[in-house]
Amino acid sequence: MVQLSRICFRKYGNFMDNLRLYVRGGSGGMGLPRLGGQGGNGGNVWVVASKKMTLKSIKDKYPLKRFIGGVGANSSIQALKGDRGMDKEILAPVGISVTNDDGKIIGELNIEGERLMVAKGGSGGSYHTAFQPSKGQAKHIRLDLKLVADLGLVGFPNAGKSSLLTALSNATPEIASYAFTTLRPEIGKLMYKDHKQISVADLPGLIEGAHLNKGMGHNFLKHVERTKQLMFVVDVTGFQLASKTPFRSAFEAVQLLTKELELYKEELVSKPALLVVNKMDLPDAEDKLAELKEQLENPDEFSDLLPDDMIPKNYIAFRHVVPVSAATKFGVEDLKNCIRQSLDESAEMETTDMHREKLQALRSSLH
Ligand SMILES: Nc1nc2c(ncn2[C@@H]2O[C@H](COP(=O)(O)OP(=O)(O)OP(=O)(O)O)[C@@H](O)[C@H]2O)c(=O)[nH]1
Repeated sequence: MVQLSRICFRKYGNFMDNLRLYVRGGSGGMGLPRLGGQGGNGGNVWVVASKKMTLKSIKDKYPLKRFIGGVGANSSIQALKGDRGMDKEILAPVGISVTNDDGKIIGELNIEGERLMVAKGGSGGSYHTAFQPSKGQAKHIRLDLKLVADLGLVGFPNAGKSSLLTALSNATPEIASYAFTTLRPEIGKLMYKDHKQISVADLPGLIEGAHLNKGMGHNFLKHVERTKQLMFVVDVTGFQLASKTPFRSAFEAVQLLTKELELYKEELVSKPALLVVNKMDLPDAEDKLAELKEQLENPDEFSDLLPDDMIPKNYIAFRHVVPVSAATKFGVEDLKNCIRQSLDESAEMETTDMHREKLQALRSSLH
């Protein structure tokens, strides 16, 4: 009888899938009543899509999260029409939606270089406004990564991701015993008794060198960016991609997957993650699981199993390590509960953070 065991770690990853910003268009410049001059308009604030950016990189670069357009120049005797204020550009990741604080959608950015105006600058003062300028629009906006699913399955080919998704959900993905079966994300829905639904994406199988765009490479990694949490799936007996490539144990598979994510975008590794150890119905699975757990508890001691350039900078502290068999459904219910727990935990943390942020903003507006 297989003993159901689970290691639980708490991990507060710093991956962000949404970010709230304050934006304000620049004020217009004063007109010049004596000569009928017109002040310059204030600069607009734009969000501009850039592949290089992540939401976290915006927060790191601009901790105050305030973006204000330039002020329009006053009209003067030398320049009756004042210069426009400078526009302010916020570089943001591709694949986001932008909403007002009340949830109304301002727009989406889906391709590199696409731009969206989020706050218009004020008008310069002119004859029609008694030469008084107006202020720019001011608001809070929210940037949200457009997610493909709550959870993304990450694993090497044949680990059993498609089988697992079928066992967990109502999806009927294509399953075959050869590598690279999964060509596009297949989304499964996990249903809970209280009607909560969690979506899981089966992403194209990763191979070593994916960060160099080998196999389904970037196609795969691009989807990983669009899930809230990760679910690593490994074959408890290890795997060998091809006769020419080395055999990899489950521990090595975990670290190689981690390294591939890290090499593509380091931030991905900070997403909350679960580890599913599949194929527990195979002979010697129990011993192999025990060995894997020992290795995961002291990964540094076992890093010499990996080629130097494939040792991750940081080992992932999985929230749950769950042994299952997608074939017999052993452990699948337990996994479903772990998934729910992990997502609920993150949602709670997000709500707390949001309240804290709003309270801070309120306090600073009172001072
Ligand atoms: N013994 C055993 N075999 C399994 C289990 N889960 C999956 N398999 C087998 O492993 C092979 C690969 O399963 P898939 O579900 O297609 O694996 P995948 O990870 O989605 O593979 P790719 O689509 O190539 O990325 C199939 O032959 C499955 O029948 C399991 O729990 N036990």
